[in-house]
Amino acid sequence: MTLVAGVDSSTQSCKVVVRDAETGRLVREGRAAHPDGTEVHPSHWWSALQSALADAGGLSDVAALSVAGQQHGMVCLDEDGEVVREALLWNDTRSAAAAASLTDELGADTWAARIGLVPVASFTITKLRWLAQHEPANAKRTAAVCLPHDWLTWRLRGTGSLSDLVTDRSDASGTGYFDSVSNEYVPDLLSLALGRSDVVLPQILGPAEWRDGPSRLGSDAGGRRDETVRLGAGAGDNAAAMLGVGGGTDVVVSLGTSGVVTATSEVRATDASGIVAGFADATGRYLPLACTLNAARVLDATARMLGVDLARLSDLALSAKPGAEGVVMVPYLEGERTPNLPDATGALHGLTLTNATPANIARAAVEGMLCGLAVGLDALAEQGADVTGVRLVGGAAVSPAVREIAPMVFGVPVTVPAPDEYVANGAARQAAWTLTGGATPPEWTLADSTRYEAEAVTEIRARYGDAAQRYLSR
Ligand SMILES: Nc1ncnc2c1ncn2[C@@H]1O[C@H](COP(=O)(O)OP(=O)(O)O)[C@@H](O)[C@H]1O
Ligand SMILES: O=C(CO)[C@@H](O)[C@H](O)COP(=O)(O)O
Repeated sequence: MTLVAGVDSSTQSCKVVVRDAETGRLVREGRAAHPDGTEVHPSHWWSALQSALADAGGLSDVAALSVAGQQHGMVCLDEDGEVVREALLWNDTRSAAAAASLTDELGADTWAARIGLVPVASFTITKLRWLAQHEPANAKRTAAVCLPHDWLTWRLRGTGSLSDLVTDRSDASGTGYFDSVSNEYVPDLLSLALGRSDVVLPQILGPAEWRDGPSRLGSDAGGRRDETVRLGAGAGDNAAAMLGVGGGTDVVVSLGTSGVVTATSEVRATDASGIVAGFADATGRYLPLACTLNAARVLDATARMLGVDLARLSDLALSAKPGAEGVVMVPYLEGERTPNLPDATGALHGLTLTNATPANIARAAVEGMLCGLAVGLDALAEQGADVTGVRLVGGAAVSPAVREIAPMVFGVPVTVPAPDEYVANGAARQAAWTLTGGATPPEWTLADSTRYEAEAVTEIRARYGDAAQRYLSR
């Protein structure tokens, strides 16, 4: 049996799966936590990867590996390959003013037409503008810029040479200085942000391309003792999730740290409102995507606030009536990106002496988080996606309350594949693809799904829209 590994270096943790390359059957897995915060030294991701790999039984019998990771994080390296400063993550909003000025300088229409994105604080390009303005010495020292998954792949390669940095089209498409139609970087946009474009950027590899990775020296599992592990191009976590869940024509909603609504498309989205980002996928197509900053951790925070665990939070939410008797949570606890309100905070609306109960607050948290995503579903539909059903993945998709309330808020049936590490699975499937080559990834058997159906409760979204509008009108 040939084994492949997939890594998900996400915001909160690093997960590794080792699977049978031919069938996709899970053989081993491991995980390790990442530190909190929106500014993280990449060395923490490296240590977590080492722990997660060890937890998953190591790589000595693994033929190929791909790394998927949280998108957009700015990793700056100097000419010796040293990290210049802590990486600014996708959910770090300090570059909001830089995003606004970059948007004004070219106009939202031009950004959307040229690269399919309108700058928001999440995107790497805005972080580079922030660096140039606020830390000019660090900007000057920067000789290469890459993303979290690129950096981990490069560390696994172990050459230390900046020219060995590689990435893939899906993650490059979230930088703000890559055109996923021509598949080329756009130096003038990089220069607009950083003041120069003479930095090394990772080479874009095709979906099944690979480079030599770490040595399998010491392996006693067959093969030559000097063989290396093949390293695939990797991918942004959302593109990898689509590959892992076998998205097909469904819209996928992921409830991790971020809330993501996405679909596969043959054309790049060009949404000048900025709600839908025109990313690329991990197979050569496109991945229109709407992303909120507030998903699973809204439930974490509400559970803390109510002094209960996540299982009890779910029970409480399901014990309340749809609409939570008028209690509405606008869940902008980390600021928000969709809509673009980086300085917003969360709010509870509609409290009265009778409805102020833990059950209604728990329900309002679940409904509010899902309503934030429903806005993304509408926007994806406007971009041409066929929203007739949703596939739900990510950490919070295991919550019974989330599963049962989602169809009431989204207004379409919701299918939940068996809980699994779909980002890491997608990375593993890409790794298997490096072994088979060809135009499409190997077909893997997908896990069974459970389907949830319910009448849409339109008043939930109506009340939420009214409460959220209070921010927009400020
Ligand atoms: N039973 C549950 N109910 C609700 N949320 C859950 C549950 N189990 C895990 N989560 C949440 O899922 C989140 C992690 O999901 P994950 O998709 O791994 O995130 P990320 O990829 O952003 O690191 C955590 O915030 C965690 O609290
Ligand atoms: O910024 C985005 C997508 O544009 C996020 O989806 C990040 O890619 C982080 O993902 P998670 O850690 O929440 O899975």
